[in-house]
Amino acid sequence: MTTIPTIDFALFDHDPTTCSKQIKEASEVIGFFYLKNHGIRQELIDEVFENACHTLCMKVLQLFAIALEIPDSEGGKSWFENRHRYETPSGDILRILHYPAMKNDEIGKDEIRAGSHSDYGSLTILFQKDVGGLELLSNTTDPPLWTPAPIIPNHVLINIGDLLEFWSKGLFKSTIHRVVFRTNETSADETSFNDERQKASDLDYQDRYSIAYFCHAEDDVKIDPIPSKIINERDENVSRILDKIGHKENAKLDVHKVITAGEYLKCRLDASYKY
Ligand SMILES: O=C(O)CCC(=O)C(=O)O
Ligand SMILES: [Fe+2]
Repeated sequence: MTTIPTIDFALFDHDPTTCSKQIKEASEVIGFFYLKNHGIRQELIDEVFENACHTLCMKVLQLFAIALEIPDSEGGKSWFENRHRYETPSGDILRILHYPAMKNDEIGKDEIRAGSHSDYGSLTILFQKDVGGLELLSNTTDPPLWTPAPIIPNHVLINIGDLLEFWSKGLFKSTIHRVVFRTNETSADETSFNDERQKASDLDYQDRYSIAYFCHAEDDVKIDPIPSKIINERDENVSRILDKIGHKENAKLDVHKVITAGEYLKCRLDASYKY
């Protein structure tokens, strides 16, 4: 039986020539290798597996359940949490994003880093590093205005996704957002992307890194009404929301049928990627 080689990465500092030979050989023979003494702290790895992002989302969802006054007989503050269990299959995904640096003269006038969209799931947690550029289309003004969401040290940004907007009959807003080119001037009081772009006219745009955790309901959860008087009393026409999530292009998203979170996500992904 083939054994997968283990390479002592401490050699990287002490004897890089031997280390490079070992890595070359492993890569030529089997293409897999273990590294020991790799320098990534075990506590950090443990934290990733504990999934602090999911835990934070569950706390936020608890607060939503409290705010919506879901009766204890229906699950009370655990109502959403019970539908977003970590061990159960769902569309949850952790994505690390890198937007490469660009020279000013390589960028077209209206070019942006990530096109406008809303997120599909229940909640998104976003971590941004050093270089800003996220903007959301504020629905508190008429007409809606692109509003920067600058990096604030020691803060994470949370946004509502389309599923939660739909589920809450439009009470919670899944706001359209995009990522534009901007410099790393990310103070909280910046207001205008155009001013920013003007100021940056002779600067290049640096790499932007962000990490997004998309929290979705479990695949088998039925998106039936939330047991909340506050939601049930709303007379919001859900067809506005269904329009937004493109159900017209996707006949499978039937307004009158209770679908599961998994079916909903599949429809969205099919509509986006057309595979
Ligand atoms: O990189 C960002 O800041 C935003 C990414 C985003 O909105 C997304 O991936 O859905
Ligand atoms: Fe997004």
